[in-house]
Amino acid sequence: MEQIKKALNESPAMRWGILLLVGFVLSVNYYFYDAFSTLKDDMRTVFGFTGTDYGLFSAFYSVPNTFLMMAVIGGIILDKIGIRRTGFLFVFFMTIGALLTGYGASDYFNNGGFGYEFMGSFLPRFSPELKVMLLGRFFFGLGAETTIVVVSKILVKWFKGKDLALAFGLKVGFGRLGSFAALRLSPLISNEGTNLSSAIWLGAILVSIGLLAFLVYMLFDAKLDSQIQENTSEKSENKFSFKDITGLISNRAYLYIALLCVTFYSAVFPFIQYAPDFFSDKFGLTSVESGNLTSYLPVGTLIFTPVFGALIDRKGKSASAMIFGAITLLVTHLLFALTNTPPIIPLILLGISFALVPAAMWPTMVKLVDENKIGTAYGLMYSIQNLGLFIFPLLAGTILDATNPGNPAVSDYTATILMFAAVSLIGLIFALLLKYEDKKKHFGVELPLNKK
Ligand SMILES: NCCCC[C@H](N)C(=O)NCC(=O)O
Repeated sequence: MEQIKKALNESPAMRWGILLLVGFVLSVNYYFYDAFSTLKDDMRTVFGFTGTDYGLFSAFYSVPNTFLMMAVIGGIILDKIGIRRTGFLFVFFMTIGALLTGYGASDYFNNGGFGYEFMGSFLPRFSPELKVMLLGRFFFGLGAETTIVVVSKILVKWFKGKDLALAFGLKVGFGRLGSFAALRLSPLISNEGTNLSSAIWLGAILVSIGLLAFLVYMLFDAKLDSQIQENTSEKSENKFSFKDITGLISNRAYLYIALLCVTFYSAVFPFIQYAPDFFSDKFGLTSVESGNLTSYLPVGTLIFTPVFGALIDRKGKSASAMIFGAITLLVTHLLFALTNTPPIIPLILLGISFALVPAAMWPTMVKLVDENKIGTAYGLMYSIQNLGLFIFPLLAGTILDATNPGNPAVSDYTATILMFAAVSLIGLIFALLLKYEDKKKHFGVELPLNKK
């Protein structure tokens, strides 16, 4: 009798080991994304960046994913040519982008190094360092978003039916760990701007190590593929068709979850990009103190996203969790904008929301689309989300400059935070619509994810 070999993903130790490996790739991704928020003031003093320049730098992450639809193209490529080749390509882009950003911020470049003269020869409104850093942020964003899509597909491949929401929660936790480390380390290393470029280079080096970690993952992925093919003897044909995209968009539940995703994250990630500066301006904290305060947010979600994920695996109620999380986000921004409540209280509320919504939202996708289209589904969702991650940091910077003329050291953030509250309210409406649609069409969004 032919014996069926146990595939690698049948071993719990192997699955959690893989999560650790790809989780590291995510940590460095988030580290570099968040490494700049505590450096906003240092970039103002060292490079003369205005609020709008900073907003533009932050927003450039999303340009390739929104205007070139790179996250959706990355997702399609992923479903077509597979995890290894797509993952390598996009982690590589992410690394190039991080290194380029570091180069733009380096003393060598700013003292007239290679390319300085050329970068100063056009668009004089933008300084040469800002232009190189924007280019770096562009490539970083191009690689980083599809890398997250690739990691999501890796988790579906290894964990489907076996604690998938917990795995997604831990995946988010790894991202938050990177954000936490960035918020703590960046201002310490920068030391009020005296070592600004070292703070940025540390991030670039970490991203490069992430590329090495992905190369190691590729070995395990190849092994699992060979085992799956041995055991099933069937090869999956996976041709892309535009119907995949139209099919997704015409699914109202998918559309609502994508719109909740864009509004929810637009009221969170761009806010975090400004949070340390907001805390120091409103509550008179130093950059290290405000970075430390902001870092409680990722550390809280690091613990609670997997806990909520495990609950959703067993008990379900994903749509209700998203509604509750959206309400909490709205209350958070109203408290920040309109009251002088000690910032730790709204920050705890934000942490609950930021743990609950991602824990429920990402694994819910397996209820709405087939596994062989999951890369396209996540990629499209990320491209839609990136439109928000492009618009809202820019809008925040513009509102901030408009309500605080003269680029002052201390700014009034009330109007900027109220804008985030308005976006949260729209997110809440989409969460309610999702629950309504699920009730009508019986996708099972409220049911547990674990197989009995
Ligand atoms: N790298 C920071 C931005 C990540 C955006 C990403 N598309 C996303 O939504 N991640 C999910 C999360 O909850 O972090």
